[in-house]
Amino acid sequence: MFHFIGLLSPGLMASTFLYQPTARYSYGIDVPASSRNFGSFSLRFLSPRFPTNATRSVLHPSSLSNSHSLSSESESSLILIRHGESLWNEKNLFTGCCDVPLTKRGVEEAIEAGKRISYIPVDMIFTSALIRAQMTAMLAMTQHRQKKVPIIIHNESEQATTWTRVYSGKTMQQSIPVITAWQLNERMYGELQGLNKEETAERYGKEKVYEWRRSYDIPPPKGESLEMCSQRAVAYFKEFIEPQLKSGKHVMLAAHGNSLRSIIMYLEKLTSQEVTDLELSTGIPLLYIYKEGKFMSRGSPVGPSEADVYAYTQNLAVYRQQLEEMPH
Ligand SMILES: O=C(O)[C@@H](CO)OP(=O)(O)O
Repeated sequence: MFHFIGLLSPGLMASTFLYQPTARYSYGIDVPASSRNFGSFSLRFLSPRFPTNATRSVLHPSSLSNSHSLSSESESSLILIRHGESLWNEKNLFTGCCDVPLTKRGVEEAIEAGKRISYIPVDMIFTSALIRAQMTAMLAMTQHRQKKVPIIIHNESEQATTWTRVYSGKTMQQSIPVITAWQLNERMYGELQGLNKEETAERYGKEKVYEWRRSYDIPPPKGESLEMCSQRAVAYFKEFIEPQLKSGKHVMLAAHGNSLRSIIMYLEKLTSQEVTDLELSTGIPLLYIYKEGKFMSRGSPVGPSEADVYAYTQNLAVYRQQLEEMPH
């Protein structure tokens, strides 16, 4: 048995597993026991061997999302989605790290977002530890043409890992690992959490509240500034998400207004002044292509149809065509 560190593509593994009734299947993402504070994990496959191009050439439709079914030119896609409307967005309350679910409208936004990305490959999903981001990712994936099942990886303890192990290679092939991380959470809003935004502006003054909400380095009382949020979110992105993109995996990241603003600041090399003006709507997926160490923005929904939304690369167009040719 070999361990492949840093690889996560169950679709590629599965065909070699199918004839091994005793094999165990695991995404094997090792997280240190103190997972609340984990610094690193490795993506460990319990895989006898990594399939070759020849193995992959007979493509089952369900294996299409793995990046290796695309042309040899290496590029990977990164989809960023801010969660759909939450119950506290609706009530106009500062939410931060409070864990509230989506509204009905938020659910619809997530489904709509899913339609917009239904032809873009997804090999792995990262979300924050908060339910609104996780709901958004899961609901969006119900629309994906590839029809793989997103499965949350539980590595919070050895028992959690063991008890959530999958024993079928075929099932692994038809699933997408979902990795949750507190580092991708919304900025912690401190003593503003649960307060109404309008009432807070009336009480402390609009300018003060704007400063708390949109300045780069001024934290709200006992909360995180965007800079502080950025330190953990961007560090996580660099350490755990970027290596996946580098290795050719297509990633979807469902998170929050401010954790995503800080990641976009990094991707697009925005200044602290420029990020001040960056606003993200709920449920809007943004597409980036990672190629030769650079991130290129390929658009976000402005029109009603998915075709108006993104500037497809040649590889994405091929992938889309493959999905269209799949039997329904
Ligand atoms: O309340 C929050 O957690 C955030 C996002 O909804 O608010 P803001 O718009 O101030 O960043």
